[in-house]
Amino acid sequence: MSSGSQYLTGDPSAIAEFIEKFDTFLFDCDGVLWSGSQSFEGTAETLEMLRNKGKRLVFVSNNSTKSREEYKKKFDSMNINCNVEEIFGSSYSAAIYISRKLRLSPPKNKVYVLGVAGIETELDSESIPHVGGTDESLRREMTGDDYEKIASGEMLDPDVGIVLTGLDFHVNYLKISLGMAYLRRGAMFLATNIDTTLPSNKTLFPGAGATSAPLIAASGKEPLALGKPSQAMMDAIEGKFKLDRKRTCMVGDRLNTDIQFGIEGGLGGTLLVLTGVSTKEDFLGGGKEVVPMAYVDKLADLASK
Ligand SMILES: O=C(O)[C@H](O)[C@H](O)COP(=O)(O)O
Ligand SMILES: [Mg+2]
Repeated sequence: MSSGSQYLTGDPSAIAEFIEKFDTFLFDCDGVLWSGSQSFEGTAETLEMLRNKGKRLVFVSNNSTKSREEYKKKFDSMNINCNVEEIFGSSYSAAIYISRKLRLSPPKNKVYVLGVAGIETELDSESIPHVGGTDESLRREMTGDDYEKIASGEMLDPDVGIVLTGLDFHVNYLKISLGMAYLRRGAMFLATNIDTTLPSNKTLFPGAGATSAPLIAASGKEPLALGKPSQAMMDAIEGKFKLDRKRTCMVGDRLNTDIQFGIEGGLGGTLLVLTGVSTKEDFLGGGKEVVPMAYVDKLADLASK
């Protein structure tokens, strides 16, 4: 029984008709263009085919580990043509939300980061002060002295007004305890994204939602996530790229981020690619919450003759 999602693979005329509905394609990255450091076959050619048809491409990743510049290097390393201005990641989304929406008055606008360099670089690009993150002095066991200095506040920065979590490859008890202390003192809780899994090397690893889970559990608070499916991110993208939402299609591998992002954003279309997190069983057969307009086995199917 059809779920209302059109299977395009192997149907060149249906593919051509689908592509012609849109002027802009928002592309997810992990699980669509690549898996870890390995790009899927035909990715570069498919994106060039769309550019040659006059389509505009925007790369919208929830992966907070890289800044726009670092993503540009990853595209270059895979010989995938891309302009840094086309990249819009969750760390950038969080940084502009903090600087242009929240606009906390200094000095209380400092951010405690549970994440890695991509977040720090994008906060720097918006001149937002930050602590934690890749600070090597925090990558250690917690000591008795730490308990005392956290409890007394001596180890806390009085200017921290926000705790921001992302995918953190160096989570530990000390860093979670510092995040908890800031939240208990009233800091705002934000996340670049809360994807539970990271598709890489054609399997799944813990995602940002998994590395921030200990702080969510300990603090009893849920962060405001600023990556997909957040419509704050969609609004920022619309503003920057002057989108015509009805002529825009979101292409992704994950139903509860990419496809939900496109549907809730009122985009003209959504396309699921089956090379990442979500499977056909997750949206076919009726009664499913999030159903893409169409789906393909892999991105390169869009360029197949
Ligand atoms: O855990 C994460 O951060 C995400 O799984 C991952 O990085 C998603 O990246 P995207 O598929 O949005 O490019
Ligand atoms: Mg993805």
